[in-house]
Amino acid sequence: MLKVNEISKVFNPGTVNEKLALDRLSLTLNEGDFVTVIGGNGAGKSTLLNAVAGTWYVSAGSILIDDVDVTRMSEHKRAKYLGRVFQDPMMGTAATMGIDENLALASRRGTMRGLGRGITHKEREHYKELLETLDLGLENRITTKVGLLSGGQRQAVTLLMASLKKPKLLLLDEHTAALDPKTAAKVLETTEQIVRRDNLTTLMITHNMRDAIAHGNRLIMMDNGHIVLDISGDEKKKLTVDDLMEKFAVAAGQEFDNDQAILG
Ligand SMILES: Nc1ncnc2c1ncn2[C@@H]1O[C@H](COP(=O)(O)OP(=O)(O)OP(=O)(O)O)[C@@H](O)[C@H]1O
Repeated sequence: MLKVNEISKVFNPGTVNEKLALDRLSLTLNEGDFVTVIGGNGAGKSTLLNAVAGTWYVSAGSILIDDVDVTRMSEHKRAKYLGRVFQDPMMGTAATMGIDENLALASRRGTMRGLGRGITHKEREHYKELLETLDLGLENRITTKVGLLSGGQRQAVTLLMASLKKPKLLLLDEHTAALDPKTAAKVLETTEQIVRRDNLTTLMITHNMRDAIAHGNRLIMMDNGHIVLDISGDEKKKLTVDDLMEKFAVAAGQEFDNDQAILG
């Protein structure tokens, strides 16, 4: 599904600020893999997601999505394969538009059809059904402007939008980090539900080790532009935070230094 072959990313090459953020990193995801990504500050987690999304081109290596080489494909063109949710609840939705209009825009992505001719009754019914699965009561408020929703409600709507067209790959970049713990847990539950329902291949960055362990079928841990741990199957199911720190120390040759991730 996703094949990342020996990609490197150098920021500010040839300057004093030169930074090798990804160092010949390879990663293959199978269809339906739900991978949690964890690592210290500056490990390269967001850079990996940005490389896959095409925010800029990688300095070396190649990226294939479903056997299509997207290495030199623009971010705009690549978007048709991807669903994305960022940390900031303000980013994924249009605040001045209704929930229904936001969902309609997402469902018309990649087509010539705009909102000009309105939203059909059938579409509205479909959106209501989708919103019902969130269990937030939003199905009764579908014309409410998204700007009036809470951060958690907005992230839940963004998740629906990102998954509406069943993307080849869902990229979640700490999408619950800005939410209070209770709301974060609810949005994670919704994530799990959507990913499972549509068998979406997913990369989810989290700063929280417990969440990284509790969700998905596979966990990767990054350090210094490398993947230092890749744990799946029964080994992942049995994993504890202590195991993870111990394995990280062995693999990276240093203690994991991020209290927020350990205690969160
Ligand atoms: N656009 C950029 N320009 C210059 N340097 C960058 C850029 N983006 C990332 N970096 C650098 O690349 C390294 C990896 O950053 P990245 O954001 O991928 O880390 P991360 O693992 O997501 O960390 P965090 O948990 O702190 O978000 C860092 O040293 C960062 O400063």
